[in-house]
Amino acid sequence: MKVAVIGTGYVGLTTGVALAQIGHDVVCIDVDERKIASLRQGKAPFFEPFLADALDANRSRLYYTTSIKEGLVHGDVAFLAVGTPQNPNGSANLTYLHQAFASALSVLEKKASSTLLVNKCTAPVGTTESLSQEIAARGLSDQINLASNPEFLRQGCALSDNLYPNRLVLGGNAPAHETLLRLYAPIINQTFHLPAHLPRPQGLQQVPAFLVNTRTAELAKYAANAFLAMKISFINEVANMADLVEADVIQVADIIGADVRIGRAFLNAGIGYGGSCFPKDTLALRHMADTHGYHFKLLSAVIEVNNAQCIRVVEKLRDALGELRGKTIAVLGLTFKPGTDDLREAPSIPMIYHLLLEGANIRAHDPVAGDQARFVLPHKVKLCAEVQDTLEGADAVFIVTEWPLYQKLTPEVLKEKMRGNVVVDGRNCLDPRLFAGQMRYIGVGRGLKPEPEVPLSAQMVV
Ligand SMILES: NC(=O)C1=CN([C@@H]2O[C@H](COP(=O)(O)OP(=O)(O)OC[C@H]3O[C@@H](n4cnc5c(N)ncnc54)[C@H](O)[C@@H]3O)[C@@H](O)[C@H]2O)C=CC1
Ligand SMILES: O=C(O)[C@H]1O[C@H](OP(=O)(O)OP(=O)(O)OC[C@H]2O[C@@H](n3ccc(=O)[nH]c3=O)[C@H](O)[C@@H]2O)[C@H](O)[C@@H](O)[C@@H]1O
Repeated sequence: MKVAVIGTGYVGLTTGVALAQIGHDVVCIDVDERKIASLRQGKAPFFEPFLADALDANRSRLYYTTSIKEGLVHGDVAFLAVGTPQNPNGSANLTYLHQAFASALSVLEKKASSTLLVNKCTAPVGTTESLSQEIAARGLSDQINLASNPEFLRQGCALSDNLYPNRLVLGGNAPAHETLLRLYAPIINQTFHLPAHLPRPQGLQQVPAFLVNTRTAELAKYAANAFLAMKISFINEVANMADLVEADVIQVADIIGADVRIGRAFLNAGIGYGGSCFPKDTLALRHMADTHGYHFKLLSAVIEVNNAQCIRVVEKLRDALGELRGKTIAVLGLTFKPGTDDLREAPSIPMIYHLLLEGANIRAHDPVAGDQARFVLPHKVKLCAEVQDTLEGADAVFIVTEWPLYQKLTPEVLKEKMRGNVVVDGRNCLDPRLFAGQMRYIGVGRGLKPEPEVPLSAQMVV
């Protein structure tokens, strides 16, 4: 089929590439001329594993343009995949979506054949319906049908999540369902040519597709993110308890996660969730509930716990150092999680500002986002190109993002450059036993005294 995707961000571009991979012809449209220029040169405009290879492998089925007119002429199906950031009151900001929709309409109303317009953006319940009403009011219902097809991919494994999703959610009327089922058939039945580097997860034969109305599709997206955020805040509260009662949160997570009704995923305690979605989507869902007169208590607690978690870990650092004024802190990891260059809502940023306010000197490192970090961090933060350089003269090291290279750090490596001996592991990614008797290791919920014979994760005896 011929497909157009409006927006070449993390979602739009990886969706476009995945659709090309399964055999469709895809035009990617963006108002950002630099992104389109970069794509035309075969370069990915942001870091996402395997994206560069996939762009190259599918170049005969991928086209790029800044002209929505040129792009939409091409499509039987056109996706809207633009940002829906946060308004100051927590609600979703639909400005980009409305702009993209208005531009799309002005082109599609003149097009001879009909188009299925599909909203992939995370948007409040009722958004697709209200856009449909606009189409109807302009007498365009025969030409343009509108669907909601929320996206569940994770940054850092976006292509894999696109090709091997846990489920597809197809929101709309019967003709929309029929078109989307045809479009996604190779993914649903897993019949496409497997890309090199991205093996299919074992056992995956069919992907379930839920055919629902647009309101259910929209709510399901927010509910999924809120539930995952709830798991993180829950385990962070358990971690805070573990600190007080001298238990180990990783072992607790292993034990409760072994129950299939709970599951081990998203039970990694740390400094809290960040990124372009969980923070904004939890706030948007709470705002949506408020506007319907419903107080979503559990969600409010999830948000509150997350906001406090980072500060809690900083307090541990302060307790260990006495006071922060004049102390040098080596911050390792700036992105909101490993595997991405995205700094949006990364916990590292408020954390660094907090440390600066308390008078600390900051040296920071990130293996991918170092250059971009210059635009979001104050100049007095020393951005270092190498980990070793970051550690120079530091009183404490603070791991904020669990990039694999930090997980290899040993007391020997740290002590070679550091002045002090405090290690704050904000992601529980180091083995505390390695530091016993050598450095002061502070994890999140790792109250258990580190003893060599204590296994790192709870062990099953069968
Ligand atoms: N980033 C993620 O991991 C996920 C994001 N989502 C949702 O998907 C949507 C898109 O998110 P991202 O891809 O992260 O956004 P992004 O900010 O990375 O990309 C959006 C792109 O749309 C372009 N754009 C804006 N207005 C446009 C217009 N009128 N015409 C053409 N292009 C336009 C921008 O230049 C930008 O390149 C959001 O609603 C987000 O909540 C859903 C699942 C995962
Ligand atoms: O709507 C979205 O944008 C996406 O949001 C998340 O994906 P993403 O933001 O890419 O990243 P996650 O891997 O979910 O991590 C989010 C944050 O939670 C933190 N996290 C995750 C897991 C965990 O156990 N503990 C924890 O603190 C991560 O460090 C990170 O800061 C969801 O996982 C996707 O399904 C969803 O599509």
